Formats: sequence, C-alpha cells, structure tokens
Amino acid sequence: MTNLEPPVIVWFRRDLRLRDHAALTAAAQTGRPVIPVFIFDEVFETLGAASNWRFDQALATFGSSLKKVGSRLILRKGPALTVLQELLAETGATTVYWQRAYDPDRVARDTGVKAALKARGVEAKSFAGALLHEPWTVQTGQGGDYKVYSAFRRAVWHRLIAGELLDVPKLRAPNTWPASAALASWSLAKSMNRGAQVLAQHNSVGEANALAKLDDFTTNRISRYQAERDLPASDACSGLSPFLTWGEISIARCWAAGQKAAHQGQDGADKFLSELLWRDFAAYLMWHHKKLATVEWRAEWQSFPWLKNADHPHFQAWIRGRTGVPLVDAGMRELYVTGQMHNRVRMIVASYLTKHLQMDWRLGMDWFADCLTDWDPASNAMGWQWVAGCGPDASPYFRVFNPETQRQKFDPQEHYINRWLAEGRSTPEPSALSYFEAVPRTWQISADADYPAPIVGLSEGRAGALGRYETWKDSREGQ
Ligand SMILES: Cc1cc2nc3c(=O)[nH]c(=O)nc-3n(C[C@H](O)[C@H](O)[C@H](O)COP(=O)(O)OP(=O)(O)OC[C@H]3O[C@@H](n4cnc5c(N)ncnc54)[C@H](O)[C@@H]3O)c2cc1C
Repeated sequence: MTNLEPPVIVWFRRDLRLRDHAALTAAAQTGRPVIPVFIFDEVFETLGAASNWRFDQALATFGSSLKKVGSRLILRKGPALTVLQELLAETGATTVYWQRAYDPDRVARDTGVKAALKARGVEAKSFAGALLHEPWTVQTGQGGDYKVYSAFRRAVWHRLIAGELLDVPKLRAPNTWPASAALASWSLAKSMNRGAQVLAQHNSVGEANALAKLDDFTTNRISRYQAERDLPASDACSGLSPFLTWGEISIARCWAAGQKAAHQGQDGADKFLSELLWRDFAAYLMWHHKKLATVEWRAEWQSFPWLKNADHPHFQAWIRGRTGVPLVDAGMRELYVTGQMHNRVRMIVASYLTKHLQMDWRLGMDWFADCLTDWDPASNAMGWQWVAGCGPDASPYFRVFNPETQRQKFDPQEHYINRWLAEGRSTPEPSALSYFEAVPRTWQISADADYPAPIVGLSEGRAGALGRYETWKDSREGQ
C-alpha cells in the first residue's frame, strides 16, 4: 500500500516514549503516515551538562525504539517554528501534534508555534500527558490557585483518574523520509568531559529500563518506602525521576502502579502517590508563577541580602564537596558522580548553602541544573525556594538543618558517607574513588589529600544565618 495521505508530524520533546503518549496515539489513529521529529532548538540549548549528556543517550535509545515499530526519529536543529515549517513543506504534512509542557520558556515557544502554524492552516494540536492534572483544572473554591501543597493534594486526591494506559501504536512510515541530522554531530555530551564515563555507570536510560524500574519498585521496594525513604543509604526510593524528566515513562503509568500497590495494602504506596503529586504541584506553581526559577516567590524576600558571588571560596568548596561537613560533601559528590542526589540530602546541602554559608539559592539551583540528570525546571526551583524559606509553603528560614544531627538521624552508621568520601579511609569504596575520576583535573583534588576541616563551624554558621535574618527583618520593620 502506498501512502498518499499527508503524514502527521509528532514533535517530541521531553516525552521520549511510545507508551501512554496521547499525541503519538492520536497520530497513529489517523491511519496516516507518522513522522516523529525532535528539534534541538534554543530552549534545549540552555540545558546543563548532565542534562545534555542524559538527553543525548535518551534520544539515541528512543530512535532505536522507533525503529522497532517501523519508524524513525528525524533530528533537526534550529528554531522550532522554522524547522517545523521546513518539514511541512518537505513532507506535505498538514498536521503537527505534541505533548504539552508547562514551564514559561516552553509555554512561550509552543504558544508562538501553535498560533503561527494555525495561521497557515496547519492542524497544530497539543495533548496532555506530562502531568496528572492540567494546572488550570485545579482551583480553590474562590477560583484562585493553591499555594500550599497539602491543600492542593486534598483537592486532587479523590478525583484522580489514572487515564487510559495506551499501547505502543503501530506507525505507518511515509513513502520518503525527510533528512535527519546525525545525533553525534550535536556533540551533546562534550561538556561532561571525563565525567561522562563515570556518569554512564550510574544511569540507565530509555522506556524499557523505566518500566522495569517501576515494576521492581512496586514489586520489591515500595513496602519499605514509607519507613526508609529518608535514609540516603537505602534503595527504598523509586529512582524514577530521570525517566519522568525525559518522559521515558508516563506519570499516569506511575500513578496507576502506585494505586495498584495501595489497593494491595502495600505500606508506602500512599506516600509514593503523594510524592508524585509534589511533581505535579511544582509544575502547577511554575505555571501560575512564571518567575519561580528567577525571583523569590515571597515578595518581601526579594530584598534579602544573599551572598551572590559564585567565586566565593565557600561556594567553590560546596560545589567541589570540600566543605569539611561529611554529609554535605557526600551529597555533592553523589551529585557529581551519578547526576542524582537523594532527596533528604538535597534538602540538607541546600539548607547548608543558603543558611550556614548565606549564599543565594539561585547559585545552588543553577549548579543542580548543570549536574542533575533529572533536572526539572519546576521541581528544582520549588525545592530551592522551599529550603531557602522564600517559596510558597516554604520551610521557614530560621529552621536551619544541622547536618550533623541529620547524619545521626538518617545515616547513623555512615554507610552513605562512606560510599562517597574517600579521604582518610584505608580502603575507600569504589564509588568514593570514582569522584576523583569524574571531576575536572583543574580542581586539583586527590583522594590522598587530607579531608578538609569545616570551612564554617556548624554553630557559627547557624548563628551567622540567624543574625543576617534578624538584621534584615529589623531593617524591613524599620522602613
Ligand atoms: C533543592 C531540591 C532540588 C530538587 N530538584 C529536582 C529536580 O531538578 N528534578 C526532580 O525531578 N526532582 C527534584 N527534586 C525533588 C526530589 O529530590 C527528587 O524528585 C527525588 O529525589 C527523585 O528521586 P526518586 O525518583 O527516587 O524519588 P521518589 O521518592 O521515588 O519519588 C517518586 C517521584 O515523585 C516525584 N517527587 C518526589 N519528591 C519530589 C519533590 N520534593 N518535588 C517534586 N517531585 C518530587 C519525582 O518525580 C520522583 O521521581 C528536588 C528537591 C530539592 C530539595
């Protein structure tokens, strides 16, 4: 059979999967040929080093998956609208489908693209699928937006519907495929330098691995999730965040699996479902508050005198995992080596940076954006503003985590710390040594060096943070 009908273009972005993909399914259901496209545009160009490395791998894997259903991934570089217009002209397609995004950069791009394509008579249609709830569907009784997670959760908890889980569609190929760029020519992983090899040992990629991870988690680990999710040495968390970030698994599928576990009476299932809703809440906040990643959400905090100098020796010690505070340094090294950091430790290192070191939360947020393989603009911004005390529903600034007390509580046997710190140990663990393989040589750090003394005493840091807070508060009250 020849394909005379105009093909449908499916524009993939952070949704690199075949299953539960409403835009792809809708394209397949037209019965027309489908052309899957990825565009490396100006929005993708802003990604950090680890994100670039991760999405290079994700694109390669997704391209292989498409081949298995008789299709392929067309890669193009340039402004999204220009590229789509070129492809429409080249292929005779009259339809473009995609899955919606919710952060301001992507919303602005997609809104412009949709309007321009529609003006040319193209059927341009976006679909839900990245979140459990479209942000505009969750409103307070007065029609406003929720600012507190617990109220948001209450509003959606009972009306949650997982949605239909869709099978992999069979995709009709066009008679002629448009040309594609070679992924290697984009050199996406180059900024990871020698860290890329180490990162590869700690990251699995792609839809098949995502589904296997969800299955393993809900079968073998979810029953420990409630009790152990705060212990950084435990494997009780799902490890799904990079797959969710790159859309290699649908949030609806994770929700359905969590619900099934809840119905089976598994401890931890409700907690897991609540955490999935935190992800929705972050996107919701960013959709309503477009400056979540740039400006303090609480307006009064915009005058807080954070230290802003990225060259400050304290900030440099923090990013290098050389603060002399073992749990903080262990977390920063886990981040560099794996592209991940345990949630409890993310909170501790963020608190230490913004309080003990009094540094601007945006410096930390940007470093995370460069290093995380699960970097998500909304979850990252919400996490940092929450810890720094300037976000909605935030932990108050004067609640200063003591990293040593946190260690005693959450890593009493120091299993996590020993996993990531090598200095002073007679037989350091391979993971701890791999940090020195990954970091740039210009950092000039060695496993044989002495472990540093604390750059700031914990009591002194806490007192400094509270003093700065009181002075700032007094100055505002005096105005
Ligand atoms: C300062 C800071 C920065 C963060 N930056 C990011 C980020 O860039 N990307 C990111 O995905 N998460 C971020 N988080 C949230 C959280 O740390 C990670 O989602 C979690 O550690 C991922 O591990 P997991 O998949 O094993 O999570 P699990 O505990 O198994 O949770 C399941 C899923 O729920 C979601 N989730 C869990 N906790 C949160 C949370 N607090 N906020 C939003 N979603 C959550 C994630 O999608 C996660 O994969 C940040 C948290 C903090 C405190």
